[in-house]
Formats: sequence, C-alpha cells, structure tokens
Amino acid sequence: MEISIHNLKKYYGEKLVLDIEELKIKRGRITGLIGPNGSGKSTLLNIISGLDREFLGTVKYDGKLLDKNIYKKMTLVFQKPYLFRRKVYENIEYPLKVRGVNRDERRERVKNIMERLEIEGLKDKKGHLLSGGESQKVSLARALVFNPELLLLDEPTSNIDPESVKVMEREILRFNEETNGTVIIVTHNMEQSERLCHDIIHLER
Ligand SMILES: Nc1ncnc2c1ncn2[C@@H]1O[C@H](COP(=O)(O)OP(=O)(O)OP(=O)(O)O)[C@@H](O)[C@H]1O
Repeated sequence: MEISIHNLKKYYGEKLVLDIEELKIKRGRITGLIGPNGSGKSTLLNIISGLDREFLGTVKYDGKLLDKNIYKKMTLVFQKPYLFRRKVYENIEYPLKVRGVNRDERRERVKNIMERLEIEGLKDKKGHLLSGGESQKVSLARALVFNPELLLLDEPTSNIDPESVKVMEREILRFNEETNGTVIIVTHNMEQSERLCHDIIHLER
C-alpha cells in the first residue's frame, strides 16, 4: 500500500506537533521513522493507522481516503501492546476470525507464525500475564498472521533480548519479501534501521 500525505497538521491544544507538507511512503518497502523523543513519530503512526482522525490535511492509501476496507488491510503494533485476557493462541487467531478465515486455515496460520517467531511455548499463557518482551513478540505474530498490506510498527523490539531481536527482524524482512507488504517502523536504533529499512524519514521537531 502506498501512503501519500498532503498538508498534514496535527495540534494538541495550541501545540503544533506535526507539520508535513508532502510525504510519500512507497509500496512494498520498509520505511524507518526516526527522530528525537517527542518529535511526533507515534502521533504520525496513529494518524496513518486511522486511530487518530483529528488532524488537518489528507492521508491517502493507494490514492484513496481511509475507509473500512482499507482499515482491514493494515495493522499497528504498539510499543506497549494490548493483549486480551485470553490465551496467546486466541490473541493471535483473533484478526483471522474477524476477517472470516475458516477454522482449519486459522489453525494452520497461527501455528506457522508461532513457529516462525519461536513462541510456541507461550501458546497457552494468558495474554495479560506476559512480560513486556513476550507481549511484543505475540503482538508482532498477531499482526503478521493475516498478511497485512500495511504493517505499522512502533518500536517493536524495545524490550526484546538480542537473540529474539534477530528472530523478529528476520520475520519482518521475510514478511516484506514474501508478501511485498509495506512496513513503517519507528525505531531509535540506527543499526536496526540500517538492517531493515530501504528508506528513512527523519522527523525533526
Ligand atoms: N494525547 C496527547 N495530548 C497532548 N499532547 C500529546 C499527546 N500525545 C502526544 N503528545 C505530545 O505530542 C508530541 C509528540 O509525541 P509522540 O508520542 O508522537 O512523539 P514520539 O516521537 O513518538 O516520541 P518518543 O520517541 O518519545 O516515543 C510530544 O510533545 C507529546 O508530548
């Protein structure tokens, strides 16, 4: 999915936190969003994801304004993910259920993504009882499982041990290569952006 932003302004009260005249995020690429604390990275992801609709200007997805259909094709992974008080398996299955995927295929796809992210051991744990890092891994699995056209990641590996970072980065790259899905990732880690990103956007103030 290609994103084009035109004359975007976002205010919190009197304070202007985003001011972007023109920005295109290309389809099928991994774009890094970097910049200091408070520069508006999460705010921009929230706007692109459709979570925050209080802004001036336009955001288009393959040339169209946000609608229900587009909304279903994308997902945002939060830095502090929210998981249901149900088993990890059910958390990951959920996006497939709401998209009407049948039971057998759901089982196959959930199993496959848990293997890829090496989290089979968490299958029966309750989502709300996971550690910060475990939640981030499960949350990435829940996003990847339905092959979104647009994957928005807000510091997805901030609580993750080095071995698991490798696994997550491998799966983000694999997702992009195999499905040609567009990825936008907020990261403070320069090495990570070099490992993953085709394009980089710097947000200043
Ligand atoms: N709900 C809110 N109400 C008022 N101000 C807000 C709100 N959310 C964010 N802000 C302000 O908007 C600015 C941008 O915040 P945002 O979280 O987008 O920055 P960020 O670049 O993601 O920062 P970080 O690197 O620390 O995660 C900050 O000055 C922040 O204080």
